[in-house]
Amino acid sequence: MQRFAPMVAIDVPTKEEAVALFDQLAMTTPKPIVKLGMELYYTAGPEIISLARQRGFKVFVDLKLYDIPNTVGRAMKGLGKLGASFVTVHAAGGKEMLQAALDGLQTGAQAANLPLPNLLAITELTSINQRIMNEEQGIPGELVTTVQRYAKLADKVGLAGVVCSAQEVEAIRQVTRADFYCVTPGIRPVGSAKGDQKRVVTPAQAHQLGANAIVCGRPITQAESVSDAYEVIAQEFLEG
Ligand SMILES: O=C(O)c1cc(=O)[nH]c(=O)n1[C@@H]1O[C@H](COP(=O)(O)O)[C@@H](O)[C@H]1O
Repeated sequence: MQRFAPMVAIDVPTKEEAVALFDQLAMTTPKPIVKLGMELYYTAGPEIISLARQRGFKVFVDLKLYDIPNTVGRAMKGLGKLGASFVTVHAAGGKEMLQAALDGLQTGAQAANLPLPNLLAITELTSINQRIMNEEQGIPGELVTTVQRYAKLADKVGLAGVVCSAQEVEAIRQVTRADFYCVTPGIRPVGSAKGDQKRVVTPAQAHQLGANAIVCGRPITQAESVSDAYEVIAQEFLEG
């Protein structure tokens, strides 16, 4: 099974703060994948992706697209030209939207002569628990069943994988192809604050549960030593 280096969520509001984190992570092993999300992208713009790539990082562009198929497809065409390694879309948008996302991404990547980024579908966010899904989203049944259904849909359309909690990886493996990626945020080393995350696991648990990759932000970016915190988490995940 393929395991990627941890994906570090660079959730900061400015280019300068992002570049400072790139510098602190530049010499760590294995080299992390940097995840650039909406907080940073909406202020720093696509230039931040070039800055990360110039420093040798693989980039996860996490904008979680969710709109009508035409809009998502056209937006994905633009994202396909940026040289990202991973891109996200919400599975809740349905089959037609996921297909438009994949087609748009492919068209953009081809036009820029770049490889197709791995398109990942968001299932249920790791900030959602059983109660919130049932009572606030109004989705009946078990949370794991919803995650499984979204994963099956993403697999059917041909996406590279899903974003889920490591708690659901085993269930997802039962309904998807063997090389389907499960990328898992909600990572909290023993003793670190959960914050808004609900479905959390430790890096070692994510390894044991079979996650292909972990996404981790605050436990790394708010640590006294960003590089040390990253390396401890990377070792725990990759070695189990
Ligand atoms: O798509 C994501 O990366 C994502 C999906 C999800 O279900 N939960 C989740 O936390 N994330 C992202 O993962 C990161 C988690 O950050 P921390 O909670 O600081 O470790 C954030 O950048 C979130 O946007």
